Amino acid sequence: MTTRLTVPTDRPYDVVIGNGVHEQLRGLIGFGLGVLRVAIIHSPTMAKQAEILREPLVSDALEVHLIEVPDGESAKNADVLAFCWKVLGEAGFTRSDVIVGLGGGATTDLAGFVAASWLRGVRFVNVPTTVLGMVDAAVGGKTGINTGEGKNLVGAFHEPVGVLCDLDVLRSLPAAELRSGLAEVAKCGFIADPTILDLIEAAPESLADASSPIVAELIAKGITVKARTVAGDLRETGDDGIGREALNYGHTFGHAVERFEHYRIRHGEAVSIGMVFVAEVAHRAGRIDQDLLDRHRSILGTLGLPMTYRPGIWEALSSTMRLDKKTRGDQLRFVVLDGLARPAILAGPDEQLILDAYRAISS
Ligand SMILES: NC(=O)c1ccc[n+]([C@@H]2O[C@H](COP(=O)([O-])OP(=O)(O)OC[C@H]3O[C@@H](n4cnc5c(N)ncnc54)[C@H](O)[C@@H]3O)[C@@H](O)[C@H]2O)c1
Ligand SMILES: O=C(O)C(=O)C[C@@H](O)[C@H](O)[C@H](O)COP(=O)(O)O
Ligand SMILES: [Zn+2]
Repeated sequence: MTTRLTVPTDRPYDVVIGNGVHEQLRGLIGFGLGVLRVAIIHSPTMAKQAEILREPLVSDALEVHLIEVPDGESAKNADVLAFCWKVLGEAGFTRSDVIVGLGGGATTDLAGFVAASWLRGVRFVNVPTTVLGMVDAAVGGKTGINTGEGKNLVGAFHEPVGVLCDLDVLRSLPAAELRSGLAEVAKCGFIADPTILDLIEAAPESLADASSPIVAELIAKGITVKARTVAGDLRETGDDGIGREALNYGHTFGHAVERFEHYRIRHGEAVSIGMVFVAEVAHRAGRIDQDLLDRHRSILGTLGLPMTYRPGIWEALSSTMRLDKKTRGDQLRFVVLDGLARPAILAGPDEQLILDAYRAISS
């Protein structure tokens, strides 16, 4: 079965989910728009898949460039970005040509930023190959790279013209990557759609198999939350309530953990720790009750995700968190819950309170 969800922005685009849907890439390339060249930016793990995508495009007389970039987070830096620009320049890539991002969230974040920055913006299609990429990174138009000072500090909002989530590719996904992706799905459950949490609790044993129907259902539910949330606040202005910042639940602390670990921890794992931290913050601030705090630990524990972090490094984490994009002036801002599916901003939290929350998750 193929599911098609539309991201209802000014320029609506579809997220297609199903088996074998990569065959729909031709339809998204935009032959009527004068495309001559396609660049497929992919991780080494996706080299074979890149060849599969390339074949029909070459048959359509398109010039296809395969740009292989380093695996995972090591692709999200200025050197790799400059390498991609060089390939595009040498290939004579114009504004009517198209970029395809093929891989996990790190690859699609980089590919999207290449597309956003080349000639000030060319069209791009995302073909995510991890659960995390499908439910989150490939949708919504946040693109970017890391710098030495922190995660995703340079980037642009630039939306894809389409997203193809081919569930077949998940067969090769390692178990730890599946769990990491499910952390972002659980996040969608806490901030917006509690039926996600009910599903996780009802069938924990099916969650170890990336090709199970329950995982496919969770992916579709996660994408639905993401699409709805970004459509209401595409540029994260927060003009109309919390908006898109809700999707940053668990990320302020999580990104600081990723940086401290030199990106040797998976994004979803760090976000899992970050969600428990911020649930502790919300509980201590009187915003959520003990049951909801406990539910964070039970859901994330069911998924096999980490929920504690190393003690004694609060200063380092705290100074990294100050560069979080939600910070205003010198005031930290956290996404917290005021109850299940009721995300809110906690601005300028009490220093002792957040330190206590850190101590509660440290071991
Ligand atoms: N732009 C956004 O809105 C957004 C949202 C969430 C996360 N992100 C970013 O996404 C990144 C995390 O994405 P991720 O979890 O996909 O990690 P990732 O891109 O690092 O991929 C994880 C690993 O899985 C491998 N892999 C990918 N697909 C595979 C497959 N089908 N079979 C076997 N191996 C496969 C990759 O080669 C890599 O080693 C982070 O950089 C995070 O900041 C961005
Ligand atoms: O799409 C969003 O908005 C998100 O915040 C989704 C997050 O899961 C994602 O990790 C995002 O890249 C974090 O955004 P950042 O602005 O804090 O870098
Ligand atoms: Zn995330």
